[in-house]
Amino acid sequence: MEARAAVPMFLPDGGPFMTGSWHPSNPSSWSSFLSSWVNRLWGASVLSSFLAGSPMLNTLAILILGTLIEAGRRLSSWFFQRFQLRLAISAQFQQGDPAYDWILQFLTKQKVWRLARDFRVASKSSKRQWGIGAVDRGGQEDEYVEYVPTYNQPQLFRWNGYWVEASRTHMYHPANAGFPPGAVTAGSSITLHVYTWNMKALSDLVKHARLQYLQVSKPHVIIHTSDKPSYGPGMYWTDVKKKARRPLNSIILEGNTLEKILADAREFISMERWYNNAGIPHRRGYLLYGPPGTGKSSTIYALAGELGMEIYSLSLASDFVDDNFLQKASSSVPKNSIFLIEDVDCAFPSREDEDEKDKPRRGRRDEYRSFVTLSGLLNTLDGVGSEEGKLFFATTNHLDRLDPALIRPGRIDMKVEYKLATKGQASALFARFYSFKDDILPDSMHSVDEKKEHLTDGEITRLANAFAKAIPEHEFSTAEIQGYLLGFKKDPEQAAACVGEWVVAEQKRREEELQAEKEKKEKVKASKDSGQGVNGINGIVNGFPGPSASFSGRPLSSAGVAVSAAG
Ligand SMILES: Nc1ncnc2c1ncn2[C@@H]1O[C@H](COP(=O)(O)OP(=O)(O)OP(=O)(O)O)[C@@H](O)[C@H]1O
Repeated sequence: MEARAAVPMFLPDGGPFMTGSWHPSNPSSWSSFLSSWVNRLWGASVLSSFLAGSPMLNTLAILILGTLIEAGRRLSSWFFQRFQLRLAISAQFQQGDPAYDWILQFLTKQKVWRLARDFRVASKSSKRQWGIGAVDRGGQEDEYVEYVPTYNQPQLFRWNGYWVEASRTHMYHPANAGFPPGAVTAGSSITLHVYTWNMKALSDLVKHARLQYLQVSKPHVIIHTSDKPSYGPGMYWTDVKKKARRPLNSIILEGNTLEKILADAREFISMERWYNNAGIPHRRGYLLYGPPGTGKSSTIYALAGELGMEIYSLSLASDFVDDNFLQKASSSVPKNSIFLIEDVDCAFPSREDEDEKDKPRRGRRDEYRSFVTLSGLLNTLDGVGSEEGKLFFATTNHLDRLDPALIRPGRIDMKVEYKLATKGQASALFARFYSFKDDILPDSMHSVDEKKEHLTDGEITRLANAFAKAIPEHEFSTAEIQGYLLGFKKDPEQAAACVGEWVVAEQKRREEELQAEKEKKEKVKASKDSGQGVNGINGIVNGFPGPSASFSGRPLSSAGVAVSAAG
């Protein structure tokens, strides 16, 4: 059936519409329509009769109609914008700012995604996403993927009695600006229009979003890192991960070290006004130093969870981090957060680098392990960005490599030494390791052979003491001991029985390693003296056997892998 156009009411009199012969697909209908309007508007009957029936008129008619439609569209959009400006409060949230995450998560909680038609599918990982899990036929959420709405289309929803419109836009930077490959040059922003005159509605919404965000992220510690050079506004922290919050009592340190750091941080946070009145920058620096695997990073993650702070962690060894980047990234760390620099000694040349000073170099990376200079680091620590209630943490395995200027009070206010495990730590680690109940272990570990009756607390203490007796004081890191225990997850008795053998095997492996290292150095020295290249020597050195990989049939390598995974 053919559709006939309705007769517009605004026609002054008869004309082609009224005749019943008019049809939109008929070009002569349009020319008659136009000429009748020209007639009525300007009384130009001569022009009208000249144009009538002319092919030019058809083109002109379409042109004028198109222009009218476009003008109408622009006019209505102009009116809509005025209406929005008058009747709505607008707010923009830029990626890189914490408020952006609050709003993104708020939109997810509001189920605004129900209206979205555009999703980014991401596999679930420790990376933070504010998406929804796909639901399978049984009504269960898929554990592996998450659908993150892109909000590219404006979405209208109701919140607290207000109409709110949310849209997300991408901010691109000029592609030809000569940015290095992989550089972050774009970010997103979310714009909210709250249809009200009441400004309080917006602040209530933001406050609500923030509280909701804190609630949702409570069981986690959020860690922001920087893994790419960034040229977008506020886009220094390009990667976000969430880690399960670690209970403080899972960190086993000597004495009450952890409690001391926590009490100090709490006091600092509560004394903002005092700092301001005294004219002292409200910042506090902590340096945790000691051998690898003794719990420095774990301490910081546990503290962050306890204090409800997010961590902004930067590695000075990254090749895009220079003084300028460090300064900007540091000043974009929000208040009430932890700014962490791990392995801070990377900023300075090591002794080996110093020894190599006079040799010709291929490039700047050979000269220093970082592009950050001591003065750049000191400026950052003293600068505006380091104020405002932030905690600064630095870790190092080499205290002796740090310049005294870096660790003077005011920059580093508390230094904490971490040592290799004592017998007390070994025993506490053992007891904690085996105090978990069966029900939190996966079914696969409940096999008939492995299944043991629960040991009583007294028995665990007895085994823990026997275990600790075999561990020499200050010789193994907590991580190494944990790695060993991971080989006996369900077998505390065996763990206690075999530990002596493990200690002997480890000591032997270390001796061999030391010997290999010594021989390598001697060969390098000999080759230097005889003027030979180092390459030939490398071949020989690489031929040395690696660390002995097992003892008593239990692979040490599996323990090693487990250590890194356990963090
Ligand atoms: N004191 C400790 N208490 C409990 N677990 C520990 C302790 N020390 C190390 N671990 C465990 O060992 C692993 C590595 O620890 P962590 O990364 O905190 O050590 P680190 O001192 O920061 O090492 P690095 O100097 O190499 O960064 C983690 O899985 C952690 O659980």
